[in-house]
Amino acid sequence: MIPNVLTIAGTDPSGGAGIQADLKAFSANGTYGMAVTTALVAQTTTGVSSVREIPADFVADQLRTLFDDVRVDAIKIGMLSDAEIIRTVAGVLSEYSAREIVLDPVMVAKSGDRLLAADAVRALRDELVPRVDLITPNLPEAADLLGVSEPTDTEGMAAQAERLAELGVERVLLKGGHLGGESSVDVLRTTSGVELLAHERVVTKNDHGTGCTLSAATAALRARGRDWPTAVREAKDYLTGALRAADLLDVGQGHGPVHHFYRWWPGETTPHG
Ligand SMILES: Nc1ncnc2c1ncn2[C@@H]1O[C@H](COP(=O)(O)OP(=O)(O)O)[C@@H](O)[C@H]1O
Ligand SMILES: Cc1ncc(COP(=O)(O)O)c(N)n1
Repeated sequence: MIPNVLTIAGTDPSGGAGIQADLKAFSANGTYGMAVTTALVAQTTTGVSSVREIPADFVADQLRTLFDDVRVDAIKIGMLSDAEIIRTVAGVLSEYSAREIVLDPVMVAKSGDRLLAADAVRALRDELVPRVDLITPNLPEAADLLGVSEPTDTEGMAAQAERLAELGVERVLLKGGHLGGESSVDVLRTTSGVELLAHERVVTKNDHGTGCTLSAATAALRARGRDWPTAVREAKDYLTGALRAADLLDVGQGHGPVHHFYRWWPGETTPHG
């Protein structure tokens, strides 16, 4: 049976980030995608022009309606916009004992526009982080969650990943895309230790939605039965492929999206048999 995977996130009409990217990553990784919207974002490859939040009680209504009908095998959480939506999502997830959750603590878009109210970081840290299985902050988000400055090398990243785990979450993928350099190095902290995931840095201007893609692909692969570290490693491979294929696209004038294409994993039959 094909697993059902849910994203709880904001939108991107240009299809490169947020819910639209997550649904593509879910399909491309062999799962059935579903989405609960937290905010409508007027954005494209060049940036965000405005945001309309969905009222928190309606976010709750979307979630309860879905959970009452559909089995959800894994969840990816992205943009939550404000503290009230964070508390509401955390509350409904507890109500339904939801499990297998990846939290991408989205705070600021690549364009520099805020996607999470500055006063909501504490709610995210205290009420949602301890409720999930994996968090995937980038360097500025990790620094914000810890109230410290950004690390400048992989040793500093490993130390911050440990400190993030102390917030009450077993697994941390600290993404190093912002560090620059020839390879793109992420740090994965699990209960079995710290591992560096180094990949070639793909030279392309089409890097909109890389974080969304990585967390969504991880949730999909977890729903397909991978253990957490394998789900993360394979999702990172998937993202690198999607970045390599990004120059096939001609979408917008700014940071274009990555290209999602169906991924067949060696040694597996396709989900279609
Ligand atoms: N040009 C690139 N080539 C390869 N991997 C990249 C590139 N840019 C970003 N990544 C990877 O994409 C993921 C998300 O990147 P990052 O920029 O750190 O986070 P975010 O998109 O949340 O700001 C990370 O795994 C990072 O290593
Ligand atoms: C709705 C929404 N969610 C997340 C992002 C972050 O995108 P990126 O991965 O490019 O930083 C975004 N731009 N819009």
